[in-house]
Amino acid sequence: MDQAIVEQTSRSVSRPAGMALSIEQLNAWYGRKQALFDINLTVPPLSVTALIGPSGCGKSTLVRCLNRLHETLPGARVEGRVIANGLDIYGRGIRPMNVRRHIGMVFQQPNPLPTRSIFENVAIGPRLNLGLHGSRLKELVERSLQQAALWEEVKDRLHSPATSLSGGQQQRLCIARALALEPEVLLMDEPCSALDPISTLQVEELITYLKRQYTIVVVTHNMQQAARIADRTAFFLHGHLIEEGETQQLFTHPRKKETEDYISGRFG
Ligand SMILES: Nc1ncnc2c1ncn2[C@@H]1O[C@H](COP(=O)(O)OP(=O)(O)OP(=O)(O)O)[C@@H](O)[C@H]1O
Repeated sequence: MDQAIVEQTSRSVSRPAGMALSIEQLNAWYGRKQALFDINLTVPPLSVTALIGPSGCGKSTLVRCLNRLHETLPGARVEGRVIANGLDIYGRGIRPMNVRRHIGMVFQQPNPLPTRSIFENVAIGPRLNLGLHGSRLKELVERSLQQAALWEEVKDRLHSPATSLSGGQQQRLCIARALALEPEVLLMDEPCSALDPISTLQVEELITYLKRQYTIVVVTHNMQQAARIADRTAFFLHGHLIEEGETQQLFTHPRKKETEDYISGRFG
């Protein structure tokens, strides 16, 4: 499996085909508490899929199941399958570290390494995981910062501490850090919730740009944001997937009453 995923990464040669995710009968627990129930969802390649729903409905849990982060919490457990390009990331012999390299994550709070420079924050992953050094590493850092729309703002101060950046810049730095591992899929858990409106707009534009090369799953509380950036949207309630579909369709003609109640602001 690892080999098959590795072969997918040679995107620098040609435009990537993109990685689809197929979530099949996924259940997740925190100890005895079940947080997700029989989730079945397909995430198409090179697209943005938004996960929406009221607080506690399981959005973050699901996104953390998609790169095997959920199981890192004590007592947390997953059953079911997540198929990435035909291979189950929970299959026998699959190394979670390798899954996380190919399915990257950006968190709600920008979390750059505070004692490291801007350059080091992006370089450290590929240096340790891909064994890159010297000019190849520098090229990858520059490319990742460019992809994250941050290069122009930081190219003259790459060796300043990451903490000298604004919150919005720090979040784009975290996106650059994730991209530097050359993932196929980018998971984003409320990536704009700690940002001001201008930084939010920049990150939203960035997401729209990045979907040309990456499959993106974004958790958001903000329905307007889902409507602006997502091709498809999935609505969750109490750990169940209630409805998913093309974003505009879901917002204008929801099939389920629960979805309609949520998007019309009747609860949540
Ligand atoms: N570490 C944990 N230990 C125990 N239960 C947890 C833990 N994290 C989340 N839960 C519970 O699992 C359920 C789903 O939580 P989750 O964080 O996935 O929801 P969410 O939709 O992302 O919520 P929010 O929008 O508030 O971030 C909730 O009932 C929550 O209380």
